[in-house]
Amino acid sequence: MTQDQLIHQIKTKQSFLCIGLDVDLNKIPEVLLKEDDPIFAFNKAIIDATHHLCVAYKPNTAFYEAYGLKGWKALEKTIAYLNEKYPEIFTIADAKRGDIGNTSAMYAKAFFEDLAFDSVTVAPYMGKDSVEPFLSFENKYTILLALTSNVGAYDFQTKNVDDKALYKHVLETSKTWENAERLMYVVGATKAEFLEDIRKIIPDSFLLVPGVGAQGGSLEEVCKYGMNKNIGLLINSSRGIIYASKETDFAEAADLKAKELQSAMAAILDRSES
Ligand SMILES: O=c1ccn([C@@H]2O[C@H](COP(=O)(O)O)[C@@H](O)[C@H]2O)c(=O)[nH]1
Repeated sequence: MTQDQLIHQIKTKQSFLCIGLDVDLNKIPEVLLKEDDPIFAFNKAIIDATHHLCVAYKPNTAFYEAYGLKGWKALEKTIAYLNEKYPEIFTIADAKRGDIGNTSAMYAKAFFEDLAFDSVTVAPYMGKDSVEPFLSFENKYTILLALTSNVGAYDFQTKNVDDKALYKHVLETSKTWENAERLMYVVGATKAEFLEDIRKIIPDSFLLVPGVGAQGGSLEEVCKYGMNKNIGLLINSSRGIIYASKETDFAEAADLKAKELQSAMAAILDRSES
């Protein structure tokens, strides 16, 4: 997918919502546990109920890896279903990979070629040669962890190295890499006060912003400081949407929660245009 296609979708749907598919078998309706593949059955119902309100889905691979082969098969079926039925939707494998070059090349192949995701999250800690293999794929995006939503982000990411916060080094250095136009960045919604500074360094890049809803981040604050001329934001909510109900009405409840966020986004877009 190209960024222009993503931007077109955002404008058409008046939404920059990304729904996180973090499936925990202890949290899904009991009736689904009788299905051959409960994880896929849950995802399919959530996707069919919410696809008109969001522009991206983000399965976090941890929730699939935790169930071994069955989990990975459910992930394969989920991405295949999205690519076949809703090809306009941007897909993110939240896998937080990154290793020495030849290993990263295999991760890139797994997520971009085998599974055919549009993007994958990558940790920047091992530097340029660990990220480059991901960047070599045309029309695929590498979403680099810049400033994460968790409290542990203050352990390293905001600490100064040569008088500059480490996360700023990540932004400044990565934007000089070959194919940097294929980079997007993770910035937690809980770190909205950093967004003004972040936008000074990467004014045009898309940001994947997790942390609204369950983690307490504010949609309004993120948009105030993080939005750019192309909107430039993908705001993720996982638990707040997919676990809105544990009863048989779970998909309708997810649709309602997604609608709340999409309506708030449409109002923000409307305000920003006038
Ligand atoms: O900084 C980060 C990076 C990734 N995540 C992931 O996003 C979702 C958030 O889920 P919620 O249920 O909406 O809190 C989850 O997959 C995280 O692993 C993040 O939260 N923060």
